Amino acid sequence: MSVDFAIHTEHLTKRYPGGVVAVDDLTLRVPAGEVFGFLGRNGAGKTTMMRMLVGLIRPTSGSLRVLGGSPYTPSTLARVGALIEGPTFYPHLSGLENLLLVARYAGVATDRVHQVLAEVGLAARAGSRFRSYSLGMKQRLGVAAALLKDPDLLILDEPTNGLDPSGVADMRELLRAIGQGGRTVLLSSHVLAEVEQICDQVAVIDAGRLVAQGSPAELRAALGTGELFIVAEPQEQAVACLRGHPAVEAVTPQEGALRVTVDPTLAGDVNRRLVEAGVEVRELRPVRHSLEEAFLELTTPHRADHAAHDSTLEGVR
Ligand SMILES: Nc1ncnc2c1ncn2[C@@H]1O[C@H](COP(=O)(O)OP(=O)(O)OP(=O)(O)O)[C@@H](O)[C@H]1O
Repeated sequence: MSVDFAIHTEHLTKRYPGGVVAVDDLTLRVPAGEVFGFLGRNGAGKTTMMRMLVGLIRPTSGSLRVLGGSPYTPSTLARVGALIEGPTFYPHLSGLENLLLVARYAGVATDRVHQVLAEVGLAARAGSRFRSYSLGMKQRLGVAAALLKDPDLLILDEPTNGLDPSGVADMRELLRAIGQGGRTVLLSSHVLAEVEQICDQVAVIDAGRLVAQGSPAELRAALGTGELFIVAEPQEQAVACLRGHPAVEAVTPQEGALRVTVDPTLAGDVNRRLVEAGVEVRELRPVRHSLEEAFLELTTPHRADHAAHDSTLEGVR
């Protein structure tokens, strides 16, 4: 079955028996074939969302479609691979033996076990005991298990969590390779730099709610600070010209440059006026938040302070 969205939820809500609303009215569309990042702080609701997507728990309300079907039917689940809350393997068995057990349970042929071990870069260490593996190797074995069924959708909860920088780099390469072709990969993380490098699109969630969705570049662009960074000579003349611009709210000299509070879409107009005033403009660009700063602002506990940023993001939802 061909579907435009590998995952499509409408007003999905999960309230745990204790009263915690872990996922709150979440409408999310994950395009088929993309590597999609699910970003949020600890407790944001990522794991709860993923557990619903693989049919482990049921929502309190709302609807969800996974690969065009229900995640509670075996035919859908057969096409979904998942690694949620860490892999569980027998420590005294080798990676190969562990995977053979999983494959037998899942009705997957032995050939495929060797294929996925090669795919995740563990072929050479397949005979070593699981307990001798580094954390990165353990995680990659978990990914291998999730790949056994050659799933159309792969769901990975924090696949880089706890890894050292080289483990993170290896996992990033692996995730990129896995995401090639038609397969959809949904991965969660609270580390922005990784999501930014791997994912086509990112959804930011906070307290169970979707606060932004878009490509990493769109999220960054939408979070422009409303400032321009300008290097111009002579500076006093530039300051006088800028202060005379009706849309400029403030001009702050800073280490040989100027930070100018103005709608960044007016950059062209600001540049023209400076040049017309006889000022030499050496550099003029919008000041951007890094995605890290953007993420922290979006998910700060003091939501009310950030209503302005929420509305800025309307365009990329
Ligand atoms: N079984 C449960 N019963 C009650 N509350 C739960 C249960 N599981 C999770 N929660 C609560 O739901 C909220 C969301 O948790 P969840 O694990 O989905 O978030 P997360 O974004 O995956 O965070 P983490 O990265 O820490 O796993 C938290 O407040 C958590 O305490």
